[in-house]
Amino acid sequence: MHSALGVPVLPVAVGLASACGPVLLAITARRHTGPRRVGQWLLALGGALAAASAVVGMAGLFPVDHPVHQPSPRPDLAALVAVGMAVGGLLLCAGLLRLPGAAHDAAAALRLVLDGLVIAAALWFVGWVLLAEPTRLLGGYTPKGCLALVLATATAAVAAGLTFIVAVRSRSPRHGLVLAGGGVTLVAGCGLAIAAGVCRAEPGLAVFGAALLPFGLLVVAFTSRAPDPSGGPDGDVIRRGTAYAFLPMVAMAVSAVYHLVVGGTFSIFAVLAGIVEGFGLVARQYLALNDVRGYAGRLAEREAHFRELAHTDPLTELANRRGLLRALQQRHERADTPFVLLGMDLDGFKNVNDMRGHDVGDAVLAEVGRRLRTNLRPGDLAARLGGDEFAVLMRARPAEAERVAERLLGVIGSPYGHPTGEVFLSVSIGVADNADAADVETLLRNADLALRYAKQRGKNRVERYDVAYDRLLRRRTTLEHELRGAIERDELRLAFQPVVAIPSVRPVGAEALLRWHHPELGNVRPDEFIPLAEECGMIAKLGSWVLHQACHQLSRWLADGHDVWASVNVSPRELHAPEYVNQVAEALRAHRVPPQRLVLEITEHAVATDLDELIRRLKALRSTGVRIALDDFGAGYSSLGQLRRLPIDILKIDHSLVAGPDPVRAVNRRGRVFAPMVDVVVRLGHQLGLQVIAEGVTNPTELAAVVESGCGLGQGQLFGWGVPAEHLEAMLEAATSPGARLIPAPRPPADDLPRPAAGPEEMLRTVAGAGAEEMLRTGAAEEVSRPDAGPADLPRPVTGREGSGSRPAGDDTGPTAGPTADRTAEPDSPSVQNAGSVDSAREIRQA
Ligand SMILES: Nc1nc2c(ncn2[C@@H]2O[C@H](COP(=O)(O)OP(=O)(O)OP(=O)(O)O)[C@@H](O)[C@H]2O)c(=O)[nH]1
Repeated sequence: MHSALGVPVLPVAVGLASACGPVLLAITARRHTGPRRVGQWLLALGGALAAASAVVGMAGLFPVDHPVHQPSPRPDLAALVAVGMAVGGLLLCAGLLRLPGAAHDAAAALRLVLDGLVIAAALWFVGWVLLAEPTRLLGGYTPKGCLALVLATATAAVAAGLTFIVAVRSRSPRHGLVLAGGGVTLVAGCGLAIAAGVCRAEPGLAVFGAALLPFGLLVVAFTSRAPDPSGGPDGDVIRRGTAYAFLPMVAMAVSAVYHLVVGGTFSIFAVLAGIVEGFGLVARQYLALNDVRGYAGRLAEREAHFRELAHTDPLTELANRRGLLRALQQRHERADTPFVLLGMDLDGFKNVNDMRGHDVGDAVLAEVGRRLRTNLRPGDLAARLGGDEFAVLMRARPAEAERVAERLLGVIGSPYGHPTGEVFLSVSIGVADNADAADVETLLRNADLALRYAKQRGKNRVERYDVAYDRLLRRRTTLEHELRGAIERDELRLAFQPVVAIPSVRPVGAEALLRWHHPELGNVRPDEFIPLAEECGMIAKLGSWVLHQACHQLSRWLADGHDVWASVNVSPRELHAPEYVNQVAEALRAHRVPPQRLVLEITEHAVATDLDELIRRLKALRSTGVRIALDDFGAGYSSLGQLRRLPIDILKIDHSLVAGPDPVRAVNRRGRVFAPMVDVVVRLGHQLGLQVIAEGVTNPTELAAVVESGCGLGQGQLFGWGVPAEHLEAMLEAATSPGARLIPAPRPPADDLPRPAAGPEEMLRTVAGAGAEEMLRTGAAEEVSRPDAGPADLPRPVTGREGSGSRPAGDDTGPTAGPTADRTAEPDSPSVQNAGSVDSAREIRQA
């Protein structure tokens, strides 16, 4: 096959045609970067080497000096071609593996190579059994004694095995990759044909191979140019199918047995194929095991991560309840060191949510978590149990833990900065010691009990668990249960404590105070059941009942011609309920009570919340015509600035200002007893145009001081305790009866505040009848509450048949008879005089 010029046409044609593929691959390689560029270059080089080997083979088969002759077998040349083809084939295989979508890293490529080798060895072995003695499937074409063929067939088997494994293992879409693999296999097959043609001196076979080679190279060049966009081997060892791995072994085993059965023997190459298969499988197994180990390790890490998440509160990143329980359990099992659990609950956190929104609430909770984390020693554990509940588990003795808890009060209690304004909060803490608890549940319960006790005792404090709390808790649970049906069972009553004009001491108003008499529990102290009602959400129901009863009674007094007003206490919760204004209007309408006859008393506690909101609520209430009194003024919550802004009508001076030791000792320039604080507050109230009531007047000395201050209204033990409505009515009647003689107080000098000139005796002489004057003369003002002094004798407010609420706080062993029964015990402290009102702040303080 030569031209007239002696140029070997066939080799040149083969060379030129085969060069197209590598050239295209080289051009593509130059356009790319990274692994793809390397892959393209490897393909180009492999293709070029294959093409060159083919040219060498064809040139050897058709030499220039023997243009037309029967070529002789050339094993040496065939070996050269086979080696060139083998190297070219390996480069092509390497290029295939570097194409995007084949193997993302060296480890994945190694696994593909091993899998490919296992399949290749099986293919080669099965092929060898079929072609070699004794089967000789190709009959006369069976190659004999040509080493080159062994190498060429091995190259083709490796290319085919690798293509198969890439096709099986890579993810769809994988057409480009599979076609490129097919091209590589075709090139290796062509190399086999050329080497066989050269080795056996069969030009037809060699020409066939040489003619197909350019197509194979072009297939590689074109299909590798646009690789599949999102291919890549499936790295998940669990999801990946592995059934195909059995096929090569089965094929080898079957063909080996068959070979033996038909009387064949195994050449060294067959044994080598078996060794490659064996080592390939073992290596693959080893890597698979490593993969599984890595996978299991990652699973374990993930599991640990999720387990940790399950024990963590996402908002604060502290432990959650589950995390705390786990830590408690661990500490409890070790039981070598003493430990303490602090139960914590933010005070009034609901207000933060309600007034400032949940986002601010969340920010505050997260900050509480941060403060706890940064204020504990290493090894101590802070947890958020849910809502505004936290806990701290610390290795410490109880006394030490109490000190830490006291410190945490300050840490949590300092203001929380927020762009919308600072948030102020406090926290209550219960301390429980593991020595008092047999198990973790008991420890948790003890901490909770101590915490609840801290809440009951006024919040913002630390309480240590005491066994007595169990009893308290049981009682509390009973009370809560019984209180729910108290209205329906008709166990509640109102007592009315008179408010008197000073100095006439004529009853002009009455504060409605709630009393509960339970058939089995007896008289339940208001400071016990009212905070409970607040906590269990019953305060609105009780408040509504009180409002209606008070209006009902007031309407009866007014219908009987008495000039009197009544006041009811309003809890902060009721005040902030949007429907409360309508409830008040409805009660006034239902009982036909003129609005100005009803006074709603709010405590300074309500002022501690959002002032603007409070002002809006109070204005709405006042628009119904009722009057508003600020109770307990001077007890410590409201500032003078707030007082100026509040839309109120009456100021009630807290009993602590009236009844303290200082007021009774002070004497003014005129030699009269006076109370400096009361003096100041009365002046302030009058300047603001308010009526002022002095609360907690217990004796004539205090009355004298109140009179000296110019205060126009008084309330307290001296004028009467809470009594049933009919007793108060008797007082009202006595005060207006013809026998009553009121001594008017002289008007104060124009340049001074209103000040009566009369002393206490003169004041008390305002009550009717000589009996009263006699009592005053003997200085027995306290006698007014003596049980044997009946309301018919005196228009004095207090009689011996006062209602149940007139008993002093702390005494729950009273008579259990009905509302008119004598249950009075003389109180010994002015601080208890108002116990029984729906006035949670005061009740809590008293508790
Ligand atoms: N912002 C926010 N609020 C929450 C979350 N979980 C619960 N809360 C609110 O936290 C408040 C907890 O209120 P309580 O503890 O019952 O009441 P409190 O006002 O703190 O009253 P005391 O505990 O008696 O002082 C409720 O209003 C819940 O709706 C939370 O994840 N984020």
